[in-house]
Amino acid sequence: MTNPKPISQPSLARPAVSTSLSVSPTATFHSPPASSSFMASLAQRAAAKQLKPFNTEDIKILLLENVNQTGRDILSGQGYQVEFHKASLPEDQLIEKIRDVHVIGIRSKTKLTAKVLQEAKNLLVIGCFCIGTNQVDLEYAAKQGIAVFNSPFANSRSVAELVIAEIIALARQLGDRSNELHRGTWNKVSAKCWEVRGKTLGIVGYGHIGSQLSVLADAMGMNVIYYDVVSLMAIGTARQVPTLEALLGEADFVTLHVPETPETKNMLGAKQFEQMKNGSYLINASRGTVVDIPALIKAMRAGKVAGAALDVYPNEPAGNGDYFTTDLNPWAEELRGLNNIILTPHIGGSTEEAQRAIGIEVADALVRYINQGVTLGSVNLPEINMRQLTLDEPNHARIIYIHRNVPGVLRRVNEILGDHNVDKQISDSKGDIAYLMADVSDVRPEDIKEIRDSLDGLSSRILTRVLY
Ligand SMILES: NC(=O)C1=CN([C@@H]2O[C@H](COP(=O)(O)OP(=O)(O)OC[C@H]3O[C@@H](n4cnc5c(N)ncnc54)[C@H](O)[C@@H]3O)[C@@H](O)[C@H]2O)C=CC1
Ligand SMILES: O=C(O)C(=O)COP(=O)(O)O
Repeated sequence: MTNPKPISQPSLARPAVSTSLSVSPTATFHSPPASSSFMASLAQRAAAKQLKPFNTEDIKILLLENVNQTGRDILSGQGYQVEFHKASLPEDQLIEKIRDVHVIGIRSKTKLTAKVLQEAKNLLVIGCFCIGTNQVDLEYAAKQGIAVFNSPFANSRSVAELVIAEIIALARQLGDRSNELHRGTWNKVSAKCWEVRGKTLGIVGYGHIGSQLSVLADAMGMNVIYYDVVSLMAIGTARQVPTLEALLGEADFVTLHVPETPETKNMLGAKQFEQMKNGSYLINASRGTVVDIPALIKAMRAGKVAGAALDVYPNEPAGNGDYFTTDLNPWAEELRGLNNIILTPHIGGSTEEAQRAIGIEVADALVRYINQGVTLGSVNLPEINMRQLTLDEPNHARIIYIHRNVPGVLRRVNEILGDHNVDKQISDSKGDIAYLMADVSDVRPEDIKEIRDSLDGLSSRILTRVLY
């Protein structure tokens, strides 16, 4: 068997601006066995599935916010060092921790702002184990060559089911009746309690969640209307309306399923509550910033809004057991004092099914990115996919070059790669950032070093990685 040749590459750390994630000191080229019996070939193929581009145990991962066991198992199974926390961390502790890691996994609570990310000198990739990515400064991350992945729909059915439960619970004032009886009071009433059959549900944002909700509400005999910034195919008997105002004037139940953006901030404020039907209901399981809560409190006190269900808040506590105080949200006490309001602690996507699926989906994306540089599904980098190299292909290297999208880069890169046998090369850009992946064969360790040093020397470089 050919002796594996060590490649001298000092560390995984990113220098001040960006880094070469490359092969660690003890990493080796993978060479095939000299004798190749059928059994050896099978073993080789099996091993090929686990081809590791570098010492995976050098990769440090920080997982916050109780990322599901499925995801933790996949990451630990790769040999990465995984540090797990149940809650999110205060900003100062987050900055301290993020300095050291190559990967961070979060959910909706942890804010990865430019201030935090500029301290993350070694960070290669962020996994959002949820749908929303509003908590991450995606543009800043891309400019630092940090890829971001999420799970675009795995918890959407769970949110839709929660909203269905809330529609009926609000229409029947279930929360209030249950609370009364918990306190010992029998209060059997039918006044202002309704069936949902024949009522109109107004869905704001007809994406993954909104459209599934549409199907479920349709099946319960509700009329479904929706408003979205883009024109979307109606499902079942649903109907798109042209403006938010038109939706608010017609819906008995209004439910919000838009992302957090500057346009959706306080999308439901005093003016919009005025436009709603008297005695209608509001449900918000999108983001806390979408509803102006003091305006909602006013509308509920005035009887304009007969009930509300809130799952999300502008400022959410860091972890379970933390108190939902007026320090966090000044109107917290007033909200708690209202009738027919369901308050849940951001549990829309919190089911066993959703969390298990998200754990697998995002952890798999992280492994693909760390080990192979594949950006399929990334929300902030161009999506590049190339087949995984195997042990049948010794002395190959995969070059990843993340760079500013400026004229002349490809020519310069190809001047560097031109002396070698480039088997395949793909490049794509997204805004100011471009991502190039090239598989090069018949390369010796000294070639790798030369290629990496030359790419690192280009002024367009954000990050160079050499895998395998
Ligand atoms: N409560 C919870 O636990 C959960 C909350 N969410 C939140 O729900 C949001 C929606 O999720 P998905 O349906 O999966 O997203 P999606 O991206 O599939 O759909 C969002 C829809 O909103 C529309 N939209 C965007 N801006 C709009 C605007 N200004 N006015 C009207 N429509 C607009 C888009 O065109 C799109 O059709 C997520 O961004 C996330 O913030 C998601 C999962 C769980
Ligand atoms: O998926 C999302 O965007 C959610 O809001 C769910 O967030 P969570 O994973 O429960 O922090």
